[in-house]
Amino acid sequence: MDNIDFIFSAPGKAILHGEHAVVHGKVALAVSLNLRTYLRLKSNSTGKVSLCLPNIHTFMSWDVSSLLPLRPSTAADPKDMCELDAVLVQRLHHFTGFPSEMPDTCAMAVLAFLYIYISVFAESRSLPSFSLSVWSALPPGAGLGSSAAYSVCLSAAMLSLRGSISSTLVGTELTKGWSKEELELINSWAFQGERVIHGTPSGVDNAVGTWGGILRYHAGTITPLSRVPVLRILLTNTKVPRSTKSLVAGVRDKIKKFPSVMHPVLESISAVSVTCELTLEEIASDPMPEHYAVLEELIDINQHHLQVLGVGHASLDTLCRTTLAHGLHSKLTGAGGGGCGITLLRPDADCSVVQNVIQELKDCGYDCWETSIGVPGDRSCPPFP
Ligand SMILES: Nc1ncnc2c1ncn2[C@@H]1O[C@H](COP(=O)(O)OP(=O)(O)O)[C@@H](O)[C@H]1O
Ligand SMILES: C[C@@](O)(CCOP(=O)(O)O)CC(=O)O
Ligand SMILES: [Mg+2]
Repeated sequence: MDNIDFIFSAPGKAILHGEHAVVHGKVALAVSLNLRTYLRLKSNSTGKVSLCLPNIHTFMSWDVSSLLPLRPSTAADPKDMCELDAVLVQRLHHFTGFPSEMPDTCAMAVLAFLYIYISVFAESRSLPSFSLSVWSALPPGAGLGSSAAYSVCLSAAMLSLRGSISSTLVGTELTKGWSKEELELINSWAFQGERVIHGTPSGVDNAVGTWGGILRYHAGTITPLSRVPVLRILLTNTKVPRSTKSLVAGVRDKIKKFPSVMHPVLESISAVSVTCELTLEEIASDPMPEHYAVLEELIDINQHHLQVLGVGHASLDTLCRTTLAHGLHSKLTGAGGGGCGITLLRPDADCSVVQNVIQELKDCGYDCWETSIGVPGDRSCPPFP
């Protein structure tokens, strides 16, 4: 194989509305963040594949010859990937020794990599050897879509190495310039990576990681929103660890237990997403203070719904209470149970109020920073840690 050395990157995301409900076919609105995950792949002829994941302190290496027997006999058609290849997942658990029950951070990341690598090369005569490093500005496991950004990078790298998507540039970021078909292919393999990590993802996170921007996601249909205003938000990481996989499973159990109680809640969350989208369109054409009051009320309504679904947390209650004391409205973002929340700032929000809120949240032990959504992301590459 030619001497290949490339870097890919993919953004994290914030879900404005619709988390969890989107897993059950409802509408979600999500936006990419200017926090990204970066992947560097260098081909070699050592006969080994090495995986370097400094953010989660994971460094592993395998002989390519030991991975060859794990390959499925037929390659999956990425356009028809309704489910994970259960036999391959089983083989990977057996090969790595990671338990099938509640895999940890390292296990999920390694299994997602091996799954995509082995599947994408299922029909080639040999497996390529290379060293692959992934690093990120996103906190892992905090609701900002780090698993999806990781899966998108893996997918793009493996498809590019396989020659299934174009890779005309070397040593630089390739996210611009791919065709719609190539992006769909990247997205579909990233979705498989998300399945390994999440169990039953909706697909919204990998869609944002692949296409970026702000989009509506509804039952697999991705609609980019073209007329949106720039919104100022605070992102707060409560630093309470949680796993998307178990939170999504908990919501599923609750729906199963109380279907007639929970379905209307999911429906209402969907209506919140739709109403928010309409309000954003109105702000983009003729912004009025009343529009921001609507956005704030929708945030409060959705936060209560998410608590009913069982994905609230005392740390998120503290976030909402602290910001509300300053007239600012917050909700969790992503899977909840801790992790991150978003707080809407009106365009004319007083600088000193914002600084005071940030300080109070930091005093709670949280990380907190202001960002803008609806603007093109920063694509610069931070140094490898
Ligand atoms: N930079 C990274 N390096 C390696 N694995 C990562 C990285 N970022 C995320 N992951 C994988 O994604 C998992 C977190 O996914 P998840 O629970 O969905 O949280 P979120 O997507 O909200 O950050 C981690 O446990 C890890 O397996
Ligand atoms: C809860 C959910 O709606 C979003 C999960 O996002 P994150 O992994 O917490 O960043 C799950 C999904 O859409 O697959
Ligand atoms: Mg995730």
